[in-house]
Amino acid sequence: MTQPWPAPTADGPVRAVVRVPGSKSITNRALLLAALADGPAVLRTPLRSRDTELMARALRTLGVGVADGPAGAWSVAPGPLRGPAEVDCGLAGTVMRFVPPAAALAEGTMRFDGDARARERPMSTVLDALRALGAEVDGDRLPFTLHGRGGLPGGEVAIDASASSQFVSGLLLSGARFERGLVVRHEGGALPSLPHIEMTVEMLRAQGVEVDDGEPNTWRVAPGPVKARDWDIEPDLSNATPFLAAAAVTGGEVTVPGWPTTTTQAGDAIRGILADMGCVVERDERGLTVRGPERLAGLDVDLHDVGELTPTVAALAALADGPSRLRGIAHLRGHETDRLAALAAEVNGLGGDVAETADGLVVRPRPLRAGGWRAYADHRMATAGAIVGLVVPGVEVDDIGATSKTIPDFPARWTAMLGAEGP
Ligand SMILES: O=C(O)C1=C[C@@H](OP(=O)(O)O)[C@@H](O)[C@H](O)C1
Ligand SMILES: C=C(OP(=O)(O)O)C(=O)O
Repeated sequence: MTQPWPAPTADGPVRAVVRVPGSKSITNRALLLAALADGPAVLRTPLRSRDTELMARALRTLGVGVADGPAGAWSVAPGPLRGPAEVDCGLAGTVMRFVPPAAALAEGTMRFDGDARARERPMSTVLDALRALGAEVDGDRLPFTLHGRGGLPGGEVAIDASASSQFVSGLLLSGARFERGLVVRHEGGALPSLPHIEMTVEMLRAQGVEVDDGEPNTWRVAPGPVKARDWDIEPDLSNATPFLAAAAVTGGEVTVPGWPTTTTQAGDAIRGILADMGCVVERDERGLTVRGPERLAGLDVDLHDVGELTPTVAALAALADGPSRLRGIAHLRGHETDRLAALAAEVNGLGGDVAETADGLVVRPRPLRAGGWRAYADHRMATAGAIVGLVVPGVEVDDIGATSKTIPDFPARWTAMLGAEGP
């Protein structure tokens, strides 16, 4: 049982420069692509957290060399993938959806499992697709077993990826290594998190893979080698958002160095969201700087493309001056926890007024009081509690350790921000 974490309250406007570690989404794609590539590669400034260590471990169990290099770098030595293997996916969507298509290239029996909640996360779309592409898989969700035959015919498959963009990304990442390549068609409701699919396509192209995404909802990956290359991993922009939110809710100023000028990271959308809420947002050679307003405005926003920002945006909305509506995020019910239910329950538990809708949240700010904030093993629920605790004294997050999924040492980084001298 972990001790509840008393969220520190800011005693004035937060002024700090906060460096954030590498992007989870880029790190886990780079690891997987390095494992499938035609030569060794180095990943510099990768994220080292539970989700990425799980990816590294999964690849090692499949016979890939993933070794520590200087300053947290990873050196990856690919080789033929091989079973048998036991793969622990933890609670990482990127591990449970990206590794099985690669594992289908290996020979042997591979058993996949994960945390209790991971067994509830949507998975059957990927496994059905693999079966349609020629793989033998027992099961429809974690735990499941893949009987690898040392290769996969590949070809064309239609899937409904409205529950997660990771279904598409996972197939695309390995598609060039299937004998006939891969054509994926999405047929179903609107596809969430499109920037994440663009990230997949861009990274594949950067490794010499031919991807045609010219037709809406269709991706064609030509069969061929994945060319080895090194990566410098960008900072994780979604993980930067709680720190930027600290400036927004206290009328302070926070700078995150190294903010890329062009990126496929969904987290970049925080710039527009914070500006709409009344913050001054500037990107220059120092990085991204956010200055909080005296009063934060509510907003009406479609977060379909950037669902992983929802916990931060909901926390901001609960502390704003007027009501907000967050839309387009029904798929968040299948994330680390049902994030719509969790956000409503936790803000309301402090005296707030958050209502769930079919595809989002309506947030009517009310004065909040001290109380417990449950994390539900969800890193972003935990950081949302930290944001609220900055201005509401007496908020206690039950499991701040959940942040280790994607942010190592979050409590220390948060207190360092509060103790830091201004930019
Ligand atoms: O491909 C990725 O790296 C991710 C895709 C998104 O998943 P969904 O499409 O399931 O929301 C995002 O929310 C998740 O944090 C990371
Ligand atoms: C949805 C998320 O994670 P995962 O990669 O486990 O799906 C997230 O980080 O917000």
